[in-house]
Amino acid sequence: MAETLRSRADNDRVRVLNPRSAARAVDALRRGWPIAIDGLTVLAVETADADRLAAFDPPASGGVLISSGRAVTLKLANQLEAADPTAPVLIDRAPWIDFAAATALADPQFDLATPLKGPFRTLPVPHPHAASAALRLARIAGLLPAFFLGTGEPEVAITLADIDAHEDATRLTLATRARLPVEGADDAEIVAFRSPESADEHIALLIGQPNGEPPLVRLHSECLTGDVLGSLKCDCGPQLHAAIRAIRDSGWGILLYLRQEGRGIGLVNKLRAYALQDQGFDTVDANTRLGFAVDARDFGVAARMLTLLGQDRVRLLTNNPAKVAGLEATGVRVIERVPHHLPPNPHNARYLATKRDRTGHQF
Ligand SMILES: Nc1nc2c(ncn2[C@@H]2O[C@H](COP(=O)(O)OP(=O)(O)OP(=O)(O)O)[C@@H](O)[C@H]2O)c(=O)[nH]1
Ligand SMILES: [Zn+2]
Repeated sequence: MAETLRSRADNDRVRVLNPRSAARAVDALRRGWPIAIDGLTVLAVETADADRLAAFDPPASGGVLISSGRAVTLKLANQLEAADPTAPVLIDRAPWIDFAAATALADPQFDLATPLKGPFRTLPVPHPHAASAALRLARIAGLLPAFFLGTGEPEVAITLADIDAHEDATRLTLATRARLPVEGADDAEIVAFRSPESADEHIALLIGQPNGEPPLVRLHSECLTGDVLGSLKCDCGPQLHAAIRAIRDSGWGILLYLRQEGRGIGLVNKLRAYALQDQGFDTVDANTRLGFAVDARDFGVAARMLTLLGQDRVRLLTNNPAKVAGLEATGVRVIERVPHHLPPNPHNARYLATKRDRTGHQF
């Protein structure tokens, strides 16, 4: 008996400390199951339904957690408080806030179609660190950053440290490499990287032959719409192909294809941002109105890949000073920034102007 109890306790400890549990928590959130983060039990609004909510928070008094970027639109936080749009804001779950009302609260896409009723009342956030961690995990899971708080049995219990481990670039290793002739560089080699935490495999394309000079490097963040479908809304597709040619013409270099769709908010949330852009908001405001940072990417992963490839000094092909700073902060010297500007089209002209005017891109 004592033995059984001890092994159960051991199992629980393993479960809590196991870094894989951040991936299990992501899975649970996407399936609409409750999770606990540092003792705060939450259910994602996006994947809940009325029955799950009733089982999770029977007295309907647990509150709804959203991010301050969203709260500003709802006039529940001021611009100053939303300097960090991902900071947590807790809304009192008044009796009329049922599942449908909470969905409208969480998702700004429906603001025009279904104006919110209110009034809403904010409450002090009981565990701010756990609440921030929950919002961060929603971004990692590609879900809207909004949760019910409640008392239902959590499927997985994790800690902030588990989420840190999930995003820890030092856990990335080189998995395999092969020759890959591509349009514009028929002598290229592809190198794949993976971490134990995530199914997203980053890749590097090595172009040309090392010549003793620092490589010309491009950090390309995944953009399914631009890279694969030829979207004209952004400049990703043309930038991808022009980068391969520029690297080839420079003698040698590396293109990193980073699985950071939508500047790190995931495909579905990027498409939600596009829906807000259809309503007139620019790329910056669309992200913050959804409750995300303008740019949620961590370029530490790119630095780690370059380090694994033996490169600690690079020339960087970018218009974005944040990429230069991101690499420098994690130990890769950027000896030169090489502009990577392509002609606008009628569909992306405003997007490019917003990058120039609001996110510090240098054109
Ligand atoms: N959230 C969001 N992501 C977008 C939008 N448009 C493009 N993206 C994403 O932005 C990323 C592309 O950015 P990059 O090509 O790295 O460009 P950048 O940061 O502007 O920097 P440089 O091109 O290097 O100057 C991809 O992950 C796209 O999916 C948008 O309107 N909203
Ligand atoms: Zn794009």
